[in-house]
Amino acid sequence: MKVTVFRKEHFNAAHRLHNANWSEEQNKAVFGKCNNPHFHGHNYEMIVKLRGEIDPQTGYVYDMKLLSDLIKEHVLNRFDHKNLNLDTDEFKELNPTAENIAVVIWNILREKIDRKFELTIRLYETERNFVEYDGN
Ligand SMILES: Nc1nc2c(c(=O)[nH]1)N=C([C@H](O)[C@H](O)COP(=O)(O)OP(=O)(O)OP(=O)(O)O)CN2
Ligand SMILES: [Zn+2]
Repeated sequence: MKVTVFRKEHFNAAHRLHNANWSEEQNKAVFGKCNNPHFHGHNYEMIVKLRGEIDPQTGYVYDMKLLSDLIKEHVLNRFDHKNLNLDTDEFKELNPTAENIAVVIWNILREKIDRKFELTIRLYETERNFVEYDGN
């Protein structure tokens, strides 16, 4: 019997959507206001979803405190209150779209969480725009 647990976290970050291989005109045409050279910010909401068996000893699928600590140490400390383009190694070359941020976060957490748990990251960039990545 598998049960899914969710941990919701948030971080604030600035970014600029830009493709260095394109002209300024093409960047403006594709990314519009998100290509603002002076960057802009989002209050990202992130839901980390883990699916697995309930441990009969603890009654937990996964200790939420442990999950929260992992997210804080490896994701929030890295991205919260950062300019994703300028302050992080992950997005120096990679466009910090919601899709790419979700994949980066999934890869970071996948290394820290036992493979017996299925991992999904849902990332809200705005209240209305959100993406999900489960490694497939
Ligand atoms: N597929 C994607 N499309 C867009 C992304 C993205 O990451 N993936 N990102 C953006 C921009 O970052 C932009 O800042 C999003 O903001 P905005 O368009 O203002 O979003 P809202 O939900 O607030 O917009 P409303 O239309 O006013 O609801 C753009 N596209
Ligand atoms: Zn944006």
